[in-house]
Amino acid sequence: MSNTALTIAMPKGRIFEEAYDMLIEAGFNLPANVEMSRKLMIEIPEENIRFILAKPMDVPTYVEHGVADIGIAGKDVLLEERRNVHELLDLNISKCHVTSAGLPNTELNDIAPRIATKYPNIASDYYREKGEQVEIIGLNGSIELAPMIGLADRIVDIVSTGQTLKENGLVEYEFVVDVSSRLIANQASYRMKNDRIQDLVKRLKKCVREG
Ligand SMILES: Nc1ncnc2c1ncn2[C@@H]1O[C@H](COP(=O)(O)OP(=O)(O)OP(=O)(O)O)[C@@H](O)[C@H]1O
Ligand SMILES: O=P(O)(O)OC[C@H]1O[C@H](OP(=O)(O)OP(=O)(O)O)[C@H](O)[C@@H]1O
Repeated sequence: MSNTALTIAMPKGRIFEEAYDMLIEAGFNLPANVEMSRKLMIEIPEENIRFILAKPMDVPTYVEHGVADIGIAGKDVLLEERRNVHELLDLNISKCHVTSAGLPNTELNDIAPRIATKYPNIASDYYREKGEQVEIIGLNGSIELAPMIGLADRIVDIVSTGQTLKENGLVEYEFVVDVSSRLIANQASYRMKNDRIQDLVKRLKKCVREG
C-alpha cells in the first residue's frame, strides 16, 4: 500500500478524549498530553499522518476544502453545516441527542414561537418538516438560559445526561435526532487516497464499541 500523506482534522473539546483513545487503540502513536499543550498540529512521521486540532464546528469545513483528508465530527455538526463530505464510519462516541425543550407545562400558542438554538439549520428543518412556522433565535451557548429569561419559548439543543435541563428547570418536549461522532472524508481524497483511507477505516472499525 502507498504511504501517501494524510491529514486528519480532530475536534478539540468534548469529542477529543474519546477520539484520542480510539486512535491510540487503533495503533496510532499520538503523543500524551496533546490537549494540554497549545500545539495545533501533530505529526506522526512513521505513519506519514498529521493531525490538526480544530473547533468542532469547523472540522467539516477543513475536510470539504481538502486541507484535511479526514475528519471527526458530531452528526449534529454535519447536519448543521451541510458540507459536501463523505461519511465513512459511525465511531459511536460522544453520543447524545438533539431535542426541543422548554419550561414545563407550556403550550406553543403563538403564531411564530421563538426557538433559541445554536443549530439554526437543524431547528428550521425540523419545524419546516412538521409544517410549523417558528422564529429562530441564534445563540452560541448557554442555550438553556433563553426560556428561563423569556428570550424564547423553546430551545433546540443537545441533551446527554439531562443534567443541564434538570438543573435549570426545563423539560424535553420533542426528540429531534440522535447524535454520535462520525469519521468523514474529503470527496477527492476518498477517491485518490482510497487505500490509505480504507486502511484507516479498517483499523478504527475494530475499535468501535456497539451500544
Ligand atoms: N453534553 C454532551 N454530551 C456528549 N456529547 C456532546 C455533548 N455536547 C456536545 N456533544 C458532542 O460533542 C461535539 C463537540 O462539543 P463541544 O462542546 O466540545 O464543542 P462546541 O459545542 O463547539 O463548544 P465550544 O464552542 O465550547 O468549543 C458536539 O458537536 C456534539 O456532537
Ligand atoms: O444533558 P447534559 O449532559 O447536561 O449536556 C447537555 C449540555 O451540553 C452542551 O453544552 P456545553 O457543555 O457544550 O456548553 P455550551 O452551553 O457552551 O454549549 C449542550 O448544549 C447542553 O447545554
